[in-house]
Amino acid sequence: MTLLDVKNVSIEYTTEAGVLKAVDDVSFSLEVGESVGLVGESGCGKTTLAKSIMRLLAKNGSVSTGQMLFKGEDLVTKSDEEIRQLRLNEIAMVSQSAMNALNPVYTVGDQLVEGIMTHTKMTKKEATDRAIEVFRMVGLEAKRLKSFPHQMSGGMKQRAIIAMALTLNPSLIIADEPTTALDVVVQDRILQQIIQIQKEINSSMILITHDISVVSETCETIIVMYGGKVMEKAPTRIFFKTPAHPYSLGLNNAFPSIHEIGEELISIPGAPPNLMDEQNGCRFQERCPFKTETCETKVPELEEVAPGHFSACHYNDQVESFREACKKRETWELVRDRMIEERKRGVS
Ligand SMILES: Nc1ncnc2c1ncn2[C@@H]1O[C@H](COP(=O)(O)OP(=O)(O)OP(=O)(O)O)[C@@H](O)[C@H]1O
Repeated sequence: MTLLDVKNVSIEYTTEAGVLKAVDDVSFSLEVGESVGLVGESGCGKTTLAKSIMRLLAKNGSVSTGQMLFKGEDLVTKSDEEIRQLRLNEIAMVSQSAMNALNPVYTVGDQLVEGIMTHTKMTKKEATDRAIEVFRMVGLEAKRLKSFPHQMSGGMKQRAIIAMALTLNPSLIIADEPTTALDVVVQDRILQQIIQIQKEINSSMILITHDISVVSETCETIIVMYGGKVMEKAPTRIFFKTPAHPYSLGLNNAFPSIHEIGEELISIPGAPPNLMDEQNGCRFQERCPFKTETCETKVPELEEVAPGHFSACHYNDQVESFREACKKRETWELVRDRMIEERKRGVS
């Protein structure tokens, strides 16, 4: 059963310098209980997309086209009050910035119990029992409920935030880089806990990260975004065996855990496009080793390259040779040389 159906959504920010199209015609759906990893470099629109689902975009941002059907109803046209209710009962967001939401003058337990009582008809005793239960779920001892935020480590605070987000068994968890500021061991443990809880309460999850190796261990589906567009979408297991889009092939080189130990990392030269500029053709063309004239003028559509596996490249039929070429450092060095050449030509 489909929980969330995002259809042709575009999101814009109005700035003094003009309109920035942060998300451009993005579609994907999420089944009940499914977890999707949204990946891509910084600035590709992941957070914007996630915040728009919760209607938490900055004041200058808005959904310009498209629908976001949650349980069949369009979030884009719902009233503020309806969205507030959904945020309380159905959709939970866990993000790094949420850590700052803990009030320093109350114990974490008081904040958690208060939150549960506000959103349910539970008595104080029932709410306290539930708080103890969710604390256990995230690996915190009950006595930690008596701590003030400053008495907890970063990892503990993050667990407390996750506990708060999960108390009401949300149908959808949006986790935006939930563990980035924590050390790697703690990150891994907390992520595993989020996944375990998500499975226990059969929530769906959107996990946002710039690190694709995190998705390999946690999500059933992966969506790769670049410059505000979806470049590739696939079942995670298939993606990591046979990635298709040249951008994904580049990302794969840049993340260590899916590589043989000892293999050197190769990064993609250059940076994502400035979304203030008018975008023509493929967004990835500037950094793509296989760019042709077609890529400069024609926007590639997402094409199904295998069952359930989509890639937005004009040359999906050449993916096998692309895969081989992308493993080689020279391939990317040539891109760097080409970019330098193009820049020189642009200046002269
Ligand atoms: N309030 C805003 N006003 C103008 N532009 C914005 C605003 N918020 C984000 N942007 C721009 O929108 C684009 C997408 O940003 P977004 O934060 O969604 O990307 P992201 O992939 O989540 O990156 P990160 O991982 O760094 O959060 C970027 O070009 C960013 O500079």
